[in-house]
Amino acid sequence: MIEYRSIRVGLLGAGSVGSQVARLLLEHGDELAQRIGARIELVGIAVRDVDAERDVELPRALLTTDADALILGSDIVIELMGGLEPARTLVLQAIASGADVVTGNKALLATHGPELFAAAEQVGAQLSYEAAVGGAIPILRPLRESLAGDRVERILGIVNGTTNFILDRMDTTGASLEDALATATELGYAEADPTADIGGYDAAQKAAILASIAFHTNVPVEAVHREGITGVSAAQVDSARRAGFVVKLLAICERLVDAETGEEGVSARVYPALVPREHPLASVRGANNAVFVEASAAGPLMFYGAGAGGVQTASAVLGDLVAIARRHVIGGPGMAESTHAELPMFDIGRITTRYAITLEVVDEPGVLERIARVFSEHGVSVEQLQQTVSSGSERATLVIGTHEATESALAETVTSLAENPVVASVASVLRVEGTL
Ligand SMILES: NC(=O)C1=CN([C@@H]2O[C@H](COP(=O)(O)OP(=O)(O)OC[C@H]3O[C@@H](n4cnc5c(N)ncnc54)[C@H](O)[C@@H]3O)[C@@H](O)[C@H]2O)C=CC1
Ligand SMILES: N[C@@H](CC=O)C(=O)O
Ligand code: NA
Repeated sequence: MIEYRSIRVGLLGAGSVGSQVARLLLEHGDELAQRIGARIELVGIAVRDVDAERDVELPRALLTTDADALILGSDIVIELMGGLEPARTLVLQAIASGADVVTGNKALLATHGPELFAAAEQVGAQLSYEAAVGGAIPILRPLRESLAGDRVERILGIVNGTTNFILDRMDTTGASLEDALATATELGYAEADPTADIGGYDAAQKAAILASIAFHTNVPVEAVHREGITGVSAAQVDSARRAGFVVKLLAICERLVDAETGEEGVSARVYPALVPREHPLASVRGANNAVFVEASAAGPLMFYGAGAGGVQTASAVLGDLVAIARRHVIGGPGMAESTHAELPMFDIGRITTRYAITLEVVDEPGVLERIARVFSEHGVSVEQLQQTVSSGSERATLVIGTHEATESALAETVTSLAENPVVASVASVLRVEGTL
């Protein structure tokens, strides 16, 4: 029997993910020791209440409410409490005390990333966060390491499990957003405050992290255009299905070149969009995530798997932990973040995409021509137009699909349509992504 040295690990938080990390560490300690060449010793788990009931039974002797003392006695700290504070202070405390850190906290990284990375770099500590994007899916390490010699052009993906679960339920069972969210929360997919999921904040934080790594640029979360799914109605999901589309919350990160100035920049955005049923993203069901990466030499790559869930996400946390522990065995500093490119952020108005617009209009001669004129006045070209008139109604429904247009031209078109006397209402405006 080999006598391994011990690496002391302190865990902050024992919720959906933290409790599974603790369980796996305790159950698979011997095997991990052989893989690492050192024993992971879980020295404590910081919780709010040591007597609270938990789904996973954890040794009472490991539970503590003294996170500060736990950090001081740890070589590696795993932060799985979530939220900005006290997570930020505790992570900085861990780095200052000489520990490496693993976290799954995308809110923390997208908000305070530069401060935390600078603190880690200063002392040669490692700050790893594979769990923060795509849950169990290995996506950050492939971007940072496997594609380090390539040039990433575009990332298109579903990066929030909760909203994908909700939209899938709305599409397949006709469930309401509220009911589907309640189930997602029960299953441990949603954030402590699920507004982060349905409002698109969580996906925007992940987009900021993905774009920062992919484009070697610090992308602040405030620079990510964000729209959530709270405005997505059952009627939109239903008419998308009938037209051969599915509504998905997408995160898109792109390297762009301004056609006029030649300036290179980055766009990062999150919004619900129509995706054709035959596109691979349309078949991403439940809380799964999928991320397409287009790199100039590698071409298109796809990463798919469980985007949320306690035990699944624990896998990514343990992967980071093992990698750091191995470095403890061989020695050397942590790997710093690469932000050398510092590309400027492009505003959403400069982006081009396609749109599907649903209008309620008065049913009288000449209406189609007047509507078509509004589009052409703003330089937006109509690809298809479908009209439905219910018998006995004085209104008609128009569904208009556009060719590629800039966001700013489309926004002006929608404003003009809403002001046009023949338009009773602009019922829906959705972008169309993933058309082949
Ligand atoms: N649940 C999931 O599927 C995924 C979660 N994440 C991230 O992992 C982190 C943890 O997520 P979950 O486990 O789902 O959250 P959770 O809400 O289930 O667990 C957080 C735990 O930390 C505890 N906690 C909060 N503040 C504390 C404090 N000051 N002292 C001690 N304990 C404290 C809470 O009582 C709770 O038990 C979050 O940053 C989340 O965004 C990342 C990927 C997937
Ligand atoms: N709430 C998040 C959890 C994983 O990051 C999600 O639903 O994706
Ligand atoms: Na991941």
